[in-house]
Amino acid sequence: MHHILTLNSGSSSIKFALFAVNGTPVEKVRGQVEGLGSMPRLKAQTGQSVLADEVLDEARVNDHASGLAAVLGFLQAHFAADTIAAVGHRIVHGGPDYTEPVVLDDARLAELEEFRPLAPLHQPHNISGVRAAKKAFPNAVQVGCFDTAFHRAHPWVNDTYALPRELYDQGVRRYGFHGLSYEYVENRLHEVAPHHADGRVIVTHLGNGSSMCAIQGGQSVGSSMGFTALDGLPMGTRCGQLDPGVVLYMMSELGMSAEEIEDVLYRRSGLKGLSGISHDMRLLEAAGTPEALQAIDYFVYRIRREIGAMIAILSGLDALVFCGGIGEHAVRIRERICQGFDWIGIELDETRNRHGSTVISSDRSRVRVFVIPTNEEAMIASHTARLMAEASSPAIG
Ligand SMILES: Nc1ncnc2c1ncn2[C@@H]1O[C@H](COP(=O)(O)OP(=O)(O)O)[C@@H](O)[C@H]1O
Ligand SMILES: CC(=O)OP(=O)(O)O
Ligand SMILES: [Mg+2]
Repeated sequence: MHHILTLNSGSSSIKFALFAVNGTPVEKVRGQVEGLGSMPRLKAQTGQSVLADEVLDEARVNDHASGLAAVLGFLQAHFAADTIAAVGHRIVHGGPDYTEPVVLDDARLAELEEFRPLAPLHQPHNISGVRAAKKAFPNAVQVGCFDTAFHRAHPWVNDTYALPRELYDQGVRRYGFHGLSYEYVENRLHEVAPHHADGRVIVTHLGNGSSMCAIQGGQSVGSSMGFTALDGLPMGTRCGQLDPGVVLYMMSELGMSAEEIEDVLYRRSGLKGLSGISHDMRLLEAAGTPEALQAIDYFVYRIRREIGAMIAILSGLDALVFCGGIGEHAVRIRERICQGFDWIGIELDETRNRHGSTVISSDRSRVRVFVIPTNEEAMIASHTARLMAEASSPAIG
């Protein structure tokens, strides 16, 4: 039996999963290293049974590289390396040209490495994940699946900034991210509510990184993230939409270096910056301090603002979908986001919302509201399996 391993280095965790492939990939094991930088923990499960749940030594596992080594060590101890035929990687930035998954060779890796400055919380870890997986599983094919690919066919007005043309030509464009998550959720929506999936859909991915996507006919037509994964909604530690004048002011008046500004915008802003407590929504909801409440107020406010903008892009709305750690679990946040949208036809059902049912709107609600747990790993495995099948089938014609 062949397996596909998937690796997904997010900003706050490394998620992995192992799929058996015999046609459609079937998930066998999933796990993650979380708490990188504070209490690192490795968890793995197969179905409902726990395979591993261990607190890792903070002195040994303190960054993405050592977190990844812990993941690979766990996998090598439990699964024979030669059964892993392919490793599918989430690569956050694919720039303008990577519009679909590809087999990663050295030339492509070098090209993708150039996008490091455009995704400093992700791209370096994605690339070193590929290098580490190559070493651990030298006979496996390495496949890259891009967060940006889902948005590449979006309309030009969503692709550009109003900057001089030459900057667009040099690649300064709006790319949009979380594409693997949007693709998965859109596919699931087709299964649970095909009629709505064909209509005007907004998907809100609210995790440690948060973004939104307007989808029509299965195609991304608007997204909140831009050139980098900083733009749009406020996030765990990222600022979201910002007047570029603030960056100029930091440079010229506050004398901050590019590194210092990067640190503020990517690591010290968002929920963490506003609350002064944490990037973690659970801790903010529990803390209830005035600053934590304001951080949550700002988060909800910006999401509601973006929903308004996307309704305008779509000329209406048929389905609103929540996903990501916050979108899937934070009952009160979902309720607050939906409040006051009765004019567009959104009415939540309190009981359904509290239970996190798939449909959380009332039967009267004109817009259907869904909670669909995202699964970037399943999307990566499916792309990887397809690429492997294409590679092994004889060319036609
Ligand atoms: N029950 C919950 N209530 C509120 N927030 C939650 C809950 N469970 C998880 N979260 C939040 O989800 C976020 C992490 O989302 P996730 O999608 O797992 O992150 P990542 O972007 O690293 O993949 C954190 O802010 C966490 O607090
Ligand atoms: C693109 C992005 O923000 O990803 P994540 O949510 O995994 O940090
Ligand atoms: Mg994520």
